[in-house]
Amino acid sequence: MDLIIARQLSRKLRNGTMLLQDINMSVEKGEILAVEGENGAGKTVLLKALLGLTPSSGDLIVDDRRFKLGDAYPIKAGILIENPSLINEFTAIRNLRLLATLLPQVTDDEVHTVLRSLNLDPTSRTLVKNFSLGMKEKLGIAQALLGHNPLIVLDEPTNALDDKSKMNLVLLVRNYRDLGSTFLIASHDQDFIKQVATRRIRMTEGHLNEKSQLV
Ligand SMILES: Nc1ncnc2c1ncn2[C@@H]1O[C@H](COP(=O)(O)OP(=O)(O)OP(=O)(O)O)[C@@H](O)[C@H]1O
Repeated sequence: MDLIIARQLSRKLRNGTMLLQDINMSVEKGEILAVEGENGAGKTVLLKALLGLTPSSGDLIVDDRRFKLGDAYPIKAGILIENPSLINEFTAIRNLRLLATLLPQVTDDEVHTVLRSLNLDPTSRTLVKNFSLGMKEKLGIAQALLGHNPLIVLDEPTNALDDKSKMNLVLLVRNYRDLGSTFLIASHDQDFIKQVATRRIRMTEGHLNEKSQLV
């Protein structure tokens, strides 16, 4: 079963530059799909286009519904793309509780559990502005995981993580997948991808490499 199908998905700038060109791919329910590629290959643009967060042409079908820019996205998604949206003057738990107000199914127990699962202390009074890069990244990942959404999208989630934290993230992603979430992860961290992904596709200069074209 496909959760997302993209056909001839393209993203063209006004000056004619093609950031994405004729992408044909699918994201299957229950998989952990990794998008690999060098810096600037178009991974982030692809994730945004698949989420309807950037204008694109072509067809996008999400959970059997045709999606057009401006529509409400057909499924709930937990998203970490580029820098996490964190409030620097809040603690970790206050940031997550704020997000939880938008997710009625999320209990305060889940907020605590997600923080602990990323080795962040729910009782800490440290403000986010005093967090290390790795701690900020973990909190951004916690935001994306909160609520066990059907789709979880992580863009370069290991940039600031040490090896132990990366291993922990592999286990967490697998665990959330087992509980029903589908993952789309962009990364150039080969070790992480090898350990976490159930399938890998590769981008070069806005194209998916031949063998990655699936539809
Ligand atoms: N809105 C935009 N306007 C102009 N150029 C853009 C825009 N968004 C992305 N680009 C360009 O598109 C290309 C792909 O960018 P993208 O961020 O998708 O790369 P990436 O594969 O995610 O790279 P990285 O591994 O460095 O995160 C880059 O050359 C980038 O400068």
